[in-house]
Amino acid sequence: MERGGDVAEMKEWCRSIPKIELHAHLNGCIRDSTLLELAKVLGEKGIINFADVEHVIRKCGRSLSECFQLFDLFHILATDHGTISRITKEVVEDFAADEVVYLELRTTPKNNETKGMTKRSYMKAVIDGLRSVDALNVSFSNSSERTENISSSTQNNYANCMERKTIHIRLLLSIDRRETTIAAMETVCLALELREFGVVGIDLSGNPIVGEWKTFLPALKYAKEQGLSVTLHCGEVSNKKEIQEMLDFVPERIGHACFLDKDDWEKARVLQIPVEICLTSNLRTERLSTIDLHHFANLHKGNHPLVLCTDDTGLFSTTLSNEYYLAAATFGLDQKDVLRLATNAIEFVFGGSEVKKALRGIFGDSARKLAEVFPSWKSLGGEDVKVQIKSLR
Ligand SMILES: CNc1ncnc2c1ncn2[C@@H]1O[C@H](COP(=O)(O)O)[C@@H](O)[C@H]1O
Ligand SMILES: [Zn+2]
Repeated sequence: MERGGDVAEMKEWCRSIPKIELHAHLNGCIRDSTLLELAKVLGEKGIINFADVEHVIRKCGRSLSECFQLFDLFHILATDHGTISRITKEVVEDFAADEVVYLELRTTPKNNETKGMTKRSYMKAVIDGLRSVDALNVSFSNSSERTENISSSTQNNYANCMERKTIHIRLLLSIDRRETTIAAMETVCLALELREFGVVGIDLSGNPIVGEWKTFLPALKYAKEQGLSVTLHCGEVSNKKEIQEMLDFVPERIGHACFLDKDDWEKARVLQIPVEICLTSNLRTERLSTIDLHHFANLHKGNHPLVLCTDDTGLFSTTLSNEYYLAAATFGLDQKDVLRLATNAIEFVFGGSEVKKALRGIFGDSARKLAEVFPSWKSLGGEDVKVQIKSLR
C-alpha cells in the first residue's frame, strides 16, 4: 500500500468493486455544485446573502454543531418539491457512478406550510426523483423487479434496459431528534403507507445533543411491531444512559457507535447488532483525534458485523469507494479483505431476501470479472471470496 502503483491499484479496486451503501442522508449528499446553484438563486431573490452561504458551503472540516447549522441552511435551499426530486435524482446518479449497486437512502420527511409541503408530499417528491432517473435502471420496489418501478423511459426500450446499470434502492424515513412523539409517529405511519414504494425502515437521527430517547421510543416500538426495520444513530456523543436504552431496544443496525464503552460493546456483540461505520464523517466531526484510533479496527478484528458507509457524501466530500480506500490504507486491508467487507454488507440490508439474492448474484459475477482485470487478485485469494459468496447463496 505504500508504493504509488499499489495506492493507485487499491483506489481503482475500491472504485470498481460493487458496493452497498446503508447509511446516507439525502440532504447530506447534495452535490456542492447544486447547493451553490440553489444558493445563488435564493441570493438573487434576496432571500439569503449568497456571499455568507458560499463561504459556509466551501468550508472544509466542520464541528458536529456546525454540520447541523449547515443542515438548517440546506433545508432553506431545498424546500420546493421540484428541488427535492432533482436532488434525489442526482444523489442516485452519483452513487451509481461510484458502483453502488444497492442504496438505502434515508431522509427526514418535512412539513413546510409556506411551500404547501407535507411529509407525504415531500416523500412523493423523493419518489418522483427516483422515477425520473433515466440513465439507470432504478429498482425500488419491495416486490423486487416489478417493471412498473423501473423508470418509464426504460420500459420503452428493452435493449437500453439491458445495457444500463441497475441500482437497487430502498428508503428509510428519518425521525429528527427535534421532533415530538406525535411527529415521530406520523413519520412511522407514513413509512407504513409507503411500503410499496420501497420504504423499508426507520432511522433516528439529528443533532445528538437534542431530544430524549423516551420521546421517540413509542414510535420506534410501533415501527418494529409493524415489521419496519429500525436503525439508530447511537453513541455519536457520550451518553451512557441513552446508549444502554438504545441497545436494549435491539435495533437491527446502529450508526456511528463512537462512544460505546466495554459493556456496551459486549451487549452489541452478544446481540450481533451490525454497525454502520462512517470513517470520514467521524473524523471530520472530531469524534476521534486520528483515524487509526477508530473502533473499526477492533470490530473488524473481532469479526463484528459492520458496514462501511458515507453518512453525507456532499457535506464531507467523500464517496463510498473513498471510505473503502481509507479503511484499507489505514488498517492495512488487502483487496481480498476489501471485497469481503463489501460482500458481507449484503447480510445487513433491510431490503429482504429477494434483493439479497439479486445482490449475491451481482457480487458473484463481479468477483469473476475482477479476477480477469486485476493481476494480483488470484494471489490475494480471489478464490476464497468466490467460495464465500457461493456459500452465502
Ligand atoms: C454528521 N452525522 C449526523 N448525525 C446525525 N444526524 C445526521 C448526521 N448527518 C445527517 N444527519 C441528519 O440528516 C439530515 C439531512 O438529511 P435529510 O434532510 O434527512 O435528507 C440532517 O438534518 C440530520 O437530521
Ligand atoms: Zn448519519
